[in-house]
Amino acid sequence: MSAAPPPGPLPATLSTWMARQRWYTGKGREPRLEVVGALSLSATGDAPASTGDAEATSWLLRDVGAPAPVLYQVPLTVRPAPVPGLEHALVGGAGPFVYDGCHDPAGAAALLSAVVEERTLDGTGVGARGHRTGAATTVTGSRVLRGEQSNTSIIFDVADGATPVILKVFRVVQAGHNPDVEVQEALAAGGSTRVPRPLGDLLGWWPDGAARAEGHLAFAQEFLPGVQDAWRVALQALEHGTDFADRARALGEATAEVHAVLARTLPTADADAHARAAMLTGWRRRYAAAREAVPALAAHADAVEAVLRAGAAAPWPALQRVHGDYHLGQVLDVPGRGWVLLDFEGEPLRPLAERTAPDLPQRDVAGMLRSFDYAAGAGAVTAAADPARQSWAGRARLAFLDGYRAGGGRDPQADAELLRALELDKALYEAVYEARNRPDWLPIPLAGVTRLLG
Ligand SMILES: Nc1ncnc2c1ncn2[C@@H]1O[C@H](COP(=O)(O)OP(=O)(O)O)[C@@H](O)[C@H]1O
Ligand SMILES: O=P(O)(O)O[C@H]1O[C@H](CO)[C@@H](O[C@H]2O[C@H](CO)[C@@H](O)[C@H](O)[C@H]2O)[C@H](O)[C@H]1O
Repeated sequence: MSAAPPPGPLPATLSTWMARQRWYTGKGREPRLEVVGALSLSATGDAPASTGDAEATSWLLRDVGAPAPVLYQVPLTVRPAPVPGLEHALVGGAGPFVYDGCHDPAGAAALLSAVVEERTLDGTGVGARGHRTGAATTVTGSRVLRGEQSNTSIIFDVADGATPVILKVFRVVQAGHNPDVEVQEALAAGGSTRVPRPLGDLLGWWPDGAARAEGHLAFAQEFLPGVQDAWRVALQALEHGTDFADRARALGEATAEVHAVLARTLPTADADAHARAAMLTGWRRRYAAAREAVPALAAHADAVEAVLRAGAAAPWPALQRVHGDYHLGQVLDVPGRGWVLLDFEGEPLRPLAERTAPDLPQRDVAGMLRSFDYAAGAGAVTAAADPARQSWAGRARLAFLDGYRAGGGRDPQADAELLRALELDKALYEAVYEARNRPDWLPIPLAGVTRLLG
């Protein structure tokens, strides 16, 4: 790995540090960074946030060394003295000291205040504006969510009785409104309690050639404390031999309910010949990408093509907005409230324009079906072949489909060929995702591909 030093006042260690971050997409090489702009969070705009002796800035940095340049948001704080307890978040510097602004409580509070105090942030050629959609809250502390995440979420402690807050800081910034913000806000406005209450967002703008691009930088919402996502719950259920069918059925019902609200509140489109042809082209492109990442997949070319063509020729419903990357890690079974859906950002490896277009609701159904398979295959290398785990997944899959129909969704039995094509498409996407991020997990989607072609 080699890299030019980062520009301007940024610490020399920034590129090396970025290359180690979970959200950095250029795995295996250091970024070559170009400053697009810097948003001061400490003392700009209308209402300066109090960050004490920390100077907080959210940097927009473009990795021009990537095959297609990627724009990242990197909030940093600069401190005159080292902060005990923040050693893990030190980006560089030996005085002043530069920290990851999401981990530094001063940086985190400044980011949230930009949203809830509806601040306007000015930078050179760049800017951002906060927009509050829920009640304001006084925060008393913060911590970064642990675990696998494509972005960085900060959980804020609040005074007793107030709504806890989670702020998702989007790391890869793209032009266009982020579907996580847009879809959750539409669902909440449509009266759905199947999503956490949105509290506000930060919309940024930056130069894009001669034009000005605009996109979301952060999203604040109600935090649901003390609930594990269904991926972790499912793994525990598998370990203890506990059935998941009842919960899967309720999840199917909740999914159908959310699809109905989305069809009612956001634009839909006809599934005409043009839409079908575009979808088939997209599926074939994903297979080509999967073959490149995992050459062994080339052996299945004819069988893959047959499944995709059958899916494209099958009966289709109208297209509508969907979740887009639906899996067990995106849903919470909240006591007294039932299933709540998170993260409507869509698949991080897909361009934003594709993720915001009306799509097949069966894509979500297929995503969750794959996730039950994933849970059965996770853990030991031999897990995928374990008949008890396979039958656990089989029961959960059937119950989920049953619940989807009972909840008013289209009968999955009538959509068998479409679902098979979408499951295959998802498994091929997962093969690319795992090859890039978690090569040890690759056997799980590959077993899925084999099953779906079998
Ligand atoms: N509002 C929330 N309440 C409780 N937990 C949440 C909330 N939002 C996110 N989480 C937790 O954070 C995890 C990652 O959030 P997610 O939105 O999926 O981020 P990413 O898009 O970066 O993967 C979820 O799987 C869930 O466990
Ligand atoms: O949650 P993200 O939006 O970051 O989604 C990406 O990462 C997921 C992994 O964290 C990945 O999901 C795959 O692994 C999950 C278990 O970790 C499993 O529940 C999913 O079924 C499986 O697809 C997701 O595909 C990717 O887009």
